[in-house]
Amino acid sequence: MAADDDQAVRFVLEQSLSRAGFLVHTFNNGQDLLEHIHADGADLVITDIVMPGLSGLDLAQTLKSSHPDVPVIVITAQSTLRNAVQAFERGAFDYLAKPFDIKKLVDLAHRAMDLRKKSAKPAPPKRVEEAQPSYKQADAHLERFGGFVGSSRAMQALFRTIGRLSNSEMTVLIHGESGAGKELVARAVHDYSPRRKGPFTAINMAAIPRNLIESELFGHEKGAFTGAVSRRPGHFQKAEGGTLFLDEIGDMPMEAQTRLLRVLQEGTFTLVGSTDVLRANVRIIAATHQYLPDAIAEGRFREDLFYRLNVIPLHVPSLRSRKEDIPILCDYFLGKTAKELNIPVKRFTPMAMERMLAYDWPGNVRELENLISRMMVLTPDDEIGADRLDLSNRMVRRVEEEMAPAPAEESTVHSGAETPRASAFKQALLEELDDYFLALNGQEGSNLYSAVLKRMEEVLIPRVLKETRGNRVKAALVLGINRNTLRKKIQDLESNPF
Ligand SMILES: Nc1ncnc2c1ncn2[C@@H]1O[C@H](COP(=O)(O)OP(=O)(O)OP(=O)(O)O)[C@@H](O)[C@H]1O
Repeated sequence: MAADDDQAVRFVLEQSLSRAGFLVHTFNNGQDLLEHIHADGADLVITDIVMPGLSGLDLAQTLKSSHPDVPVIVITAQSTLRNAVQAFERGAFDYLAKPFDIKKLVDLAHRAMDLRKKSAKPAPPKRVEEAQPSYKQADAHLERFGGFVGSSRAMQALFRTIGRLSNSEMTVLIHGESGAGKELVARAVHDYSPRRKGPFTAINMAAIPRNLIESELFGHEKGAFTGAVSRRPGHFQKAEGGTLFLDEIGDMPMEAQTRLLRVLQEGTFTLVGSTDVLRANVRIIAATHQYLPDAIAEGRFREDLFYRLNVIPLHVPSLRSRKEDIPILCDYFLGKTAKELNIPVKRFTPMAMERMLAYDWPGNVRELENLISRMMVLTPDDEIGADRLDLSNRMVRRVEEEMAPAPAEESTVHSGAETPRASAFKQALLEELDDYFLALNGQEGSNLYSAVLKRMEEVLIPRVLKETRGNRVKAALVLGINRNTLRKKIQDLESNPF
């Protein structure tokens, strides 16, 4: 069953899901769907969020109580972190931002049905009146995160993953450049976790003298070292019952790494200078801008610790790889700064916006936020013009180079050595891999390598065949593979799509 107040969406859902073998009933509101499901039951529900009357989130919440065995897929054009988290908190099987890839939705529908078949005998349906929404408190709490903005595909993928994590306490490793929003992500993961009422404590390894890191983290006993005049608790004690955010984990000294590994393996630690074993009830979220496998190869980072931390890897994309987020971030920071300074909101001229879109933002969102604060204070007019942007010389040069007639997108060299398209591709692949590992839920998988290669071939081979107008001999030459190998691959793809 599917509910959406947009007739075009209902039509697409009906067509594509029927073609995939589903018997589809569509409704233009949630209430009608609910009445039908009580009368006739359903195997799967797909719902929009914003509809007249009952919202899709309320529908998901009600179904969670009355039909816990029916998977619900939430789709929405208003994809915010808040909506993503609420969908998962209210029991959604999955969440997709519109516009979505219809193939992805059909795959999800199949996956939901498979899981439903595999899952244990469902609990008997409760009467709908018993369904008690228990999310009032969460609602109030969620307001705090209105300030995490992003409409790019990459950020939508991140919101979805944070939403999926909202019921878990797994260790998370966040990777991303400085200023990209790693700490914001860590806070969001904590604030939407079962530990949300506990403390969130952050410590940056790069900001503390190396010889003090162990005692800062684990505390110290009186007399443990010169200057330790009394017993002092560390961040592990301060974060008890909550989350400890370890920023710049790649800079953690080896001895501290060994102690941290012990916490992750055994849940225990000792104060520096003491042998008393203490229990730690702390969730770890770590972050780094470094590529840790390099640090491992150089002997600066423990490989076993890396695997313990990297249970859920999250990547925060650089701002230059998601420039479509710049206008929405500008609006957000202009409004925020105006409120803080108690002055009227200003806006950027189209030319200024163009310049900002051409710039590489090596300092990422933090650099944009600082620029906007400066502009709001220093610009006397309502509009901030391109000439006012106090960009560094290096930055201006880059802007001018970028504003020269642009070469084809693929050959544009970005300072991060990665084109936005390559980065988006990587992000999409990483997202799929995250989904894969989340679905495994700690169990061992198999054949991942060949599955990923097949996924790539599924895109690559038809594209090359299109280019060669179906000529397989030419396609084999372009691909640089044997003609028979290509024939076999085409047969495999046709008989067994991914
Ligand atoms: N998507 C976003 N929406 C709104 N504000 C953001 C977003 N991303 C980052 N910011 C803001 O940008 C600033 C930098 O973000 P944050 O401190 O999380 O980055 P970071 O990756 O942890 O940086 P570092 O590695 O230098 O510690 C913060 O003020 C944060 O609130």
